[in-house]
Amino acid sequence: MIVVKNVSKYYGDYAALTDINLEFSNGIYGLLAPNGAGKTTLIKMMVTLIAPSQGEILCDGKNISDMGEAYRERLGYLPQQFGFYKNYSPKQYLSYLAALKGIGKKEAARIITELLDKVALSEVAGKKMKKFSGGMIQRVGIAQALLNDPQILILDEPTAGLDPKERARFRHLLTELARNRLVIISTHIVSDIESIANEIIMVKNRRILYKDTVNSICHSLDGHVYEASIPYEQLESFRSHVVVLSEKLDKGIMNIRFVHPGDAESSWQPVKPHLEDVFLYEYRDEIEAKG
Ligand SMILES: Nc1ncnc2c1ncn2[C@@H]1O[C@H](COP(=O)(O)OP(=O)(O)OP(=O)(O)O)[C@@H](O)[C@H]1O
Repeated sequence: MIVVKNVSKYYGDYAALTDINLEFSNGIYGLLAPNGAGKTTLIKMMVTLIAPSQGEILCDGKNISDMGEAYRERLGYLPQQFGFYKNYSPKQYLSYLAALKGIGKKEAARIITELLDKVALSEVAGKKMKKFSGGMIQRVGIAQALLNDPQILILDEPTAGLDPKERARFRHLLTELARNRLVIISTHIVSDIESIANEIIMVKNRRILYKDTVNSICHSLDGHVYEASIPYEQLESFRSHVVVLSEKLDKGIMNIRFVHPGDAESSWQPVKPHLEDVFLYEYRDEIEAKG
């Protein structure tokens, strides 16, 4: 449905993304990378807020920048920060947006009732949003992105600021929404998308590192992830010859999960790689730098 073809984006001399090639059809795609990797840049190009410096983005074979409104009619977008009026209720806010989109009053009322039910906000439909939790606000955001029943739904860091329970609810909602849509979710939190995404896209050094299923991406570290327990005193020297993924100190013993591409020692326990392992391994320099 959507093809990103040889796309690069420069801000002045700075290359944010270079030679990006991607194809999307229905399902959930998780765009996973640390902050600053270019997720928002890619998303902004895909929603026509900014134009690629090179290359093109096609929807059913047509360049989206030439399609204009015809493309945007098929698109629902939740930006990283979306503007809403906190003195409005969800119903007032959505009615206002529906009017801007040219949806008739009666039709809008029907759609809004349905949407508020879908995002589990029917009970607070008439309440001012100023007392809403982050999760409730994000669900209003999803509802506004769905007003035109879009075939393509693009959500930029939709789970930022949500607590674990709200994240779980969000995942259920997205799975439901993706049954007959293309859904793209950007995040730097592995657990947001690991269980729901049909494919994960990872961006590194301005390029696509992976676009594959979780299983296939995890295969890249097959046979290289281990767990071991070592005395605390050996930690420094251990760290110098493996890539540590996680450490837990328990009664003077360090339990370590790590990556080591070479020969293993007999005391190391090989374990099945998870997506979090790949994420921590691939972005170890960025993560260390942010410390
Ligand atoms: N308008 C701009 N002008 C100059 N540089 C920019 C601009 N927008 C983004 N950048 C730079 O491009 C790179 C990618 O930014 P982008 O916002 O796409 O990353 P991201 O992965 O979405 O991170 P975040 O989650 O923090 O938004 C960053 O180094 C950023 O500083």
